[in-house]
Amino acid sequence: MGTLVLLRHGESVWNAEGLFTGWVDVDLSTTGEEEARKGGRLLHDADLRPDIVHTSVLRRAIRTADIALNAADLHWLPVHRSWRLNERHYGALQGKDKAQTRKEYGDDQFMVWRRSYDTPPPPIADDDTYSQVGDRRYADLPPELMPRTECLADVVERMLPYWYDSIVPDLAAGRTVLVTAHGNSLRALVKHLDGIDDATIAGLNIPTGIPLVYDLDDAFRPRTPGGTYLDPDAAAAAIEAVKNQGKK
Ligand SMILES: O=C(O)[C@@H](CO)OP(=O)(O)O
Repeated sequence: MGTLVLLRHGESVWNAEGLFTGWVDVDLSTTGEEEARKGGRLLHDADLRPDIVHTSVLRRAIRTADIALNAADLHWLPVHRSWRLNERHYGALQGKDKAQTRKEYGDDQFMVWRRSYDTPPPPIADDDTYSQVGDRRYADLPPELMPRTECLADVVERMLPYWYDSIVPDLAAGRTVLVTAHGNSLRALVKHLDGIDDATIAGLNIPTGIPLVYDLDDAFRPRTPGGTYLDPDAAAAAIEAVKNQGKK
């Protein structure tokens, strides 16, 4: 029931530099801003008109929604923000260079930290420059919910309540819903929607800035498994680039 559009934020400054980002609040690069504009134009050209937007509390997703909506002439839409749509908290890897980490710890450990379903990276220390402890935007979060690291299973667990309580009601009301979020929070959502198993999800990557459209049935399951990218060729190339991060 309803149409769901997923949009990963455009390239961030740290994506461009090859750094693990997680909950660090970095901005879009100029390439990322252009990707967001292109994402908005794709929505417009496909005649897809979201009625409502859900995004994270991180600047790269918030700005992507803003730029894309502006390009689609939908800058006036209501937007809801939640930490539950944030990127996966990358623990002590936040701020670290992906290629260097891969060299230092080897391919296997690198891939376990990046893509295994249930092994989180080591936790970040509260006094680390890239810790979010003390960040005002999380002041209302019960302390036991504040992550110091997360694996994808943790993201599924903290994202799903938002899916059921905030996004599904919009879909049930017949709205077209745009979710502008992050590589791993969207992987968590796609895992749920498509019923992807814990091993297979390791091979799924989401490209930046290309809308992925899901038509949902009455049980809020995709009519077309995997959904449809509005620019499938660009998506395929960008998915390969995400996969190869850290290999420079
Ligand atoms: O660094 C991150 O936060 C994420 C997304 O950019 O990276 P990865 O694709 O390696 O999980």
